[in-house]
Amino acid sequence: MELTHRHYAGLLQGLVVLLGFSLTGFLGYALHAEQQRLMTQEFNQEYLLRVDSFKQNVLSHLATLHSLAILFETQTYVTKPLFKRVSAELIAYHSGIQALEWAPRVVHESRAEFEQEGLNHHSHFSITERHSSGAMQYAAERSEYYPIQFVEPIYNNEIVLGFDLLSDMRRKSTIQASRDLALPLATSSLKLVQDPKGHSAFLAMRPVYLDSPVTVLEKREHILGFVVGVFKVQALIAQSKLGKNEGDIAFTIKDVTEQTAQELHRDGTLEAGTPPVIAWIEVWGRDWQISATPSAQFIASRTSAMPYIVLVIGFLSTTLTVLYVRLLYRKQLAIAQAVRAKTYELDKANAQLQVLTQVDGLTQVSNRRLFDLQLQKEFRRAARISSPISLLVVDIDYFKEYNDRYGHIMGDECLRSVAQALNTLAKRPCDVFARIGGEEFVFILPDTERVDSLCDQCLEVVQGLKIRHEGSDASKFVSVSIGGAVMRPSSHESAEIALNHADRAMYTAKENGRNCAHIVNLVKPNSPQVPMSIVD
Ligand SMILES: Nc1nc2c(ncn2[C@@H]2O[C@H](COP(=O)(O)OP(=O)(O)OP(=O)(O)O)[C@@H](O)[C@H]2O)c(=O)[nH]1
Repeated sequence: MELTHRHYAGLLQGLVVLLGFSLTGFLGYALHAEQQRLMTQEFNQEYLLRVDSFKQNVLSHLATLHSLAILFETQTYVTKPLFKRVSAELIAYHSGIQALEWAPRVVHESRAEFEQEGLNHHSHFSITERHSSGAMQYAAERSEYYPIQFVEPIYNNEIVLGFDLLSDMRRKSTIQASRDLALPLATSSLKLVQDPKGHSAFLAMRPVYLDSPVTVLEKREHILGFVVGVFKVQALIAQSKLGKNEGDIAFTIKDVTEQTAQELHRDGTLEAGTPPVIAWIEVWGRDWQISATPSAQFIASRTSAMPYIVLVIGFLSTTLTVLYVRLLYRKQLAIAQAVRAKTYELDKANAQLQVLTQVDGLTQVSNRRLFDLQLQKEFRRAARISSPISLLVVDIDYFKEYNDRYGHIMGDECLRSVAQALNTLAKRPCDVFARIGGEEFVFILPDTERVDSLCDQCLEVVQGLKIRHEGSDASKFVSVSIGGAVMRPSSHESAEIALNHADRAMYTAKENGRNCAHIVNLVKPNSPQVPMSIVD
């Protein structure tokens, strides 16, 4: 029982731990996941918004080249002031433009004339190229040139005047592709002639043709020149929302058009463990890839301690609940033990009380109460199984005289001795010997039909005590008279009948001179009653 209880308590604690920890873990994880999801969602939205702003900014800057190209397509002769005016106006609205340029096609035969014309506007004008040392020099002879004729603003850009775009490999390949395809194209990242710091920059070229050539040959024949835009990636970023970065997003912009990606810009360091969000934009024939991750600052500002608080509270409350269950269990155990101890004491007291209620205080043999109970019980049992039962009533002879002569205390002593002596004769567990009156005792003998021997033993043990009794006419020692009734009761007969018969038989024994027994055998009602007597 106790084991089951302990198992039950252990099981309950295990369940509380399992449920508490699982629930806490699940809740903490769910909160964390939800927080992550919201953060990623917010980051993606914010990031894509900034990328879109950047893209719009780049495209609107590039679109200025179309506006400028229209000038060359519609005017037969564009003067330097006209170019300056239109360009300045475009730049005023697009401050991310580093420079707008016009690079006409100049065949070698016209080089001298072109340079002469240029000298009208700028001293030392010539078609130039860059030496491997970085210094500008007079351009080597080739069949055609695309030198920068006009540039706006001129400030800080004088050096590019006369610079032949065909002299540089990257510019050359873009120019030729743009010319042959009649497509505006951007170059890969390159170092600007006018920017010794070498910030990432690119040129965008818009071809301008005479008429509308169709074939590549026609395009090569009819090309007038290129409207060129010079852009610094950094400036384009700064003008868009991508440039309003306050350190919350780390991003890189790479030109991935060719096999080897070229980094154009880097802002912060991408978080190593976080997969970056990637967006692509197409910039006049070039593919730019923008990768971003939320910065540690962004993550920190959107991460609350709530999941951890929930975890701590959950684990704590689970532990407290388990401790409480343990406490309850121990209390219950202590109560159960106390109850058991009390029950044991109570049972013991009850047993003692039971003995007290069934034992005669003076003689310590069974009392009248027990006799009555046992008589009813054994009588019913005998009737049920048709078994014989015998009753012997034993009465001390002349006990009044004994009391009178020897006093009450001696009388009590005599009663005790006689009772103890007779009690030894009730040998079987089912036999009952009880004191039912002052000096009157009784034997209940279940399953007994022959009592002669027991009667003899009774007379003998009492006589054997040799308690002197001068006042007795029956014997010089204390003696007893015995009345017995033997019967096989039927269910309608009451136990009192047997007791009456035994009582009457006892009086017969008294009449017969005392110190003898008289038995009434009721088993054979017609058989004569056989009196018995023993006289000392
Ligand atoms: N000492 C003592 N005497 C008791 C006790 N109970 C009853 N008696 C006495 O027992 C005596 C019984 O006397 P009786 O009924 O006249 O019977 P008897 O004197 O034995 O005469 P017979 O039975 O005819 O031989 C009375 O004097 C009671 O006072 C007891 O507990 N202690």
